Amino acid sequence: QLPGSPAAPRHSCENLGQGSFTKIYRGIKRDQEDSECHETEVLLKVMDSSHGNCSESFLEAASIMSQISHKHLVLLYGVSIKENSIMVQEYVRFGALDIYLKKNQSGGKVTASWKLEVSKQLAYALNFLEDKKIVHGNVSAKKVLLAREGDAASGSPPFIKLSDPGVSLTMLAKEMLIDRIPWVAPECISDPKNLALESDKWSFGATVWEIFSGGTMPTSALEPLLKLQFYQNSLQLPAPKWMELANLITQCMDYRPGWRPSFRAIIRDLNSLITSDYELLSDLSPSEL
Ligand SMILES: Nc1cnc(-c2cc(N)nc3[nH]ccc23)cn1
Repeated sequence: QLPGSPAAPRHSCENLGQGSFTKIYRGIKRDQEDSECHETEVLLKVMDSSHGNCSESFLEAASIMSQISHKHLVLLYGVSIKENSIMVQEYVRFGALDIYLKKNQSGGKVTASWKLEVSKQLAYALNFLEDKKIVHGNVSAKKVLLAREGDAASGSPPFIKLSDPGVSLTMLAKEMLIDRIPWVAPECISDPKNLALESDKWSFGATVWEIFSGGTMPTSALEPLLKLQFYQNSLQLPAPKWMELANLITQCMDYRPGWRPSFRAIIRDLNSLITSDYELLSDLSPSEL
């Protein structure tokens, strides 16, 4: 039984879809604090029982996440290890960033400064993990959760939380690793045991590229063999027009792990990027200015 979970759990979970090895539900956690009953919205990640051996890795990730807390890391309430492994984490209202970006490409909500703020917050979360020598291993916009949309008009910034990495990539079959190109670092494709802090920097670069390109990765449509050739030929993602941003992404996505910048340096570079949201005006015709 999860601490604070109802003695006789009533099935009030809404199915939200699934991850690689999990089914995801939205639920309610009820706490009996002395007299009043307190309800919290939670997300339940239920490990498919068929992947028994991965549940160890699933719980390993959960235990690491439960030992640390940071405002830009998703909060873990607990795990249940009965018939299925279940992870209970805070419910983050607007969900995964890749889907949010695809839905909000146009409409002026997602400006350059909005994207820059989200990138900075992701860098803060990863800098916190780097300082603790904790490797995430699965950084992508799919794992960035949006807690607040922010509002350009009132100047309130968005707020993100980095989700748990899920089953470690060292447990994945080769084709699943290839499917994660270009988020997974090249050294992890040749040998997943190369997964290290530097790998998160590569994935961060790919995620920033994804954030600034509206959530679509050009390699996603490629067959696995062509994805693999992207790395074999040491290719880079097409540079965004914003040169300073392109330089940062290229530095993160260096094929030599040791050459990638620390997250402290990445944060410094992000803070030196100046954006005016007037690029929206450049899309307008002169008559609309
Ligand atoms: N820790 C988390 C993770 N995902 C959500 C979430 C939010 C939402 N609006 N739609 C979703 N659809 C699937 C998941 C999800 C919430 N909290």
